[in-house]
Amino acid sequence: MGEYLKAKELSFYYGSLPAVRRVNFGIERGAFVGVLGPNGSGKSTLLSLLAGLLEPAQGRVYLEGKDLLRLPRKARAKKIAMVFQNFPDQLELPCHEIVMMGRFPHWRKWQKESLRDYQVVNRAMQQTATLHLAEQPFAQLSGGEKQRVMIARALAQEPELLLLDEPTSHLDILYQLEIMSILTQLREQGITILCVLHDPNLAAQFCNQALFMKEGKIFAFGKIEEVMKSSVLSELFGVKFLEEIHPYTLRPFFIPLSISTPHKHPLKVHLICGGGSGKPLLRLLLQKGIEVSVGVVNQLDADEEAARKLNLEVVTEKPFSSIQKENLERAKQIAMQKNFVIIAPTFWGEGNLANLEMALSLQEKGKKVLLFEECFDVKFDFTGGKARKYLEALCKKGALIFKDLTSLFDYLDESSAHPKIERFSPEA
Ligand SMILES: Nc1ncnc2c1ncn2[C@@H]1O[C@H](COP(=O)(O)OP(=O)(O)OP(=O)(O)O)[C@@H](O)[C@H]1O
Repeated sequence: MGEYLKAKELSFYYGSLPAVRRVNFGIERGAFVGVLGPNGSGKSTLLSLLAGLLEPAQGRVYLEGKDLLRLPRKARAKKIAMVFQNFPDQLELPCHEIVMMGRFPHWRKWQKESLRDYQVVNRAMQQTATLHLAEQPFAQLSGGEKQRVMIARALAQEPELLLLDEPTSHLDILYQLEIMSILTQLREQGITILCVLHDPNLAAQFCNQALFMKEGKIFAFGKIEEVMKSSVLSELFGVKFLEEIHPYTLRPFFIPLSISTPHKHPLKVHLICGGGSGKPLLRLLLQKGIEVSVGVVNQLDADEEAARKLNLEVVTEKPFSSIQKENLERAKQIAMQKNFVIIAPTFWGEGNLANLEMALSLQEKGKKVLLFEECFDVKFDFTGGKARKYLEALCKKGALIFKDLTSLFDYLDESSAHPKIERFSPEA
């Protein structure tokens, strides 16, 4: 556990509403932590507790091993600066005076601005690209400009610890990246940063740690490469994400798939596919909230890659290798837990033919097998007709054949409404 900033059993209530619940974590000096979580999960409250602006109901915050609330207010303000989500935005003061406010903790009573204060203010405004706004009244700035001036004010405080609550929320994409780069530079200068962000990609690209909050508790905390996973983000936000690797930062980035599954579909399917034949099916099945497992597919196959990125249960075989018995057995066990086995129109060779054998054996055990007319197209068969024989055997024993995806999904919809009724009969 880090020693610089520590939260120990930290709890806070608004009246009887628990906003932060028994939070424990610690960070090292110089960390850059992205704080993420759904709306109302307690991120802002946590930041205010870490700044010493709210007093915890239970627990304590320790800065360099010292109880934060025992530090005199001025000493605290010299060490910690906070950029708030909301600020009084109708101030008629010129921006340089707003930034100069950051110097207050460094002043003695009746002290006037020194040359050094002006130098620090100047530097902070340079760093945030706000120097040209120095004489302008704060109230007349755009939302993004105001936000940058407030960051300049925090920098003028020359803090060791910088706490920022959604500093990029009003900024266009260029300034979002600029602010994150500024924060990265500050981190390189030794400033410790905790920053509430709503964009997982900004956190993944710029922060070195992520702290995820859910319902007032820590949901996950750790290095970006350890906790920033599509599975964690999906569980946190209730949104499915596709995870990719950024081509040159080599950090993960996430694409929301806009597939939200608030109501889990009652049906589960096992998909036999390969070479990308499963992708259109996967998309539609997942959109409906149907649980899908995949296999056996070779590693590096397009369907294997898609299934892995979507965090599906997938049984794989080594690249370019025939399916081994143990993998087939594993796929069988997984498929037995599903309502249907679906066979996509896939190329068949000696290496993956065992999947059709598996489908037959699953059917013999009572599993319903669904396939497409297109599966019988000779162009898919590189086994000299063996694949077709398996497909015909499946049909003879009751597999259902569908013309297209629409008819398959009509059938699945009907089956989920009446899960016990199997009203379709196989076409020849
Ligand atoms: N001043 C307040 N009085 C009463 N309840 C509050 C107050 N501030 C926050 N809350 C409640 O406390 C909980 C946590 O709020 P908080 O603002 O810390 O969450 P957040 O994760 O920062 O949310 P957001 O992402 O929407 O900014 C929420 O349920 C919120 O409604």
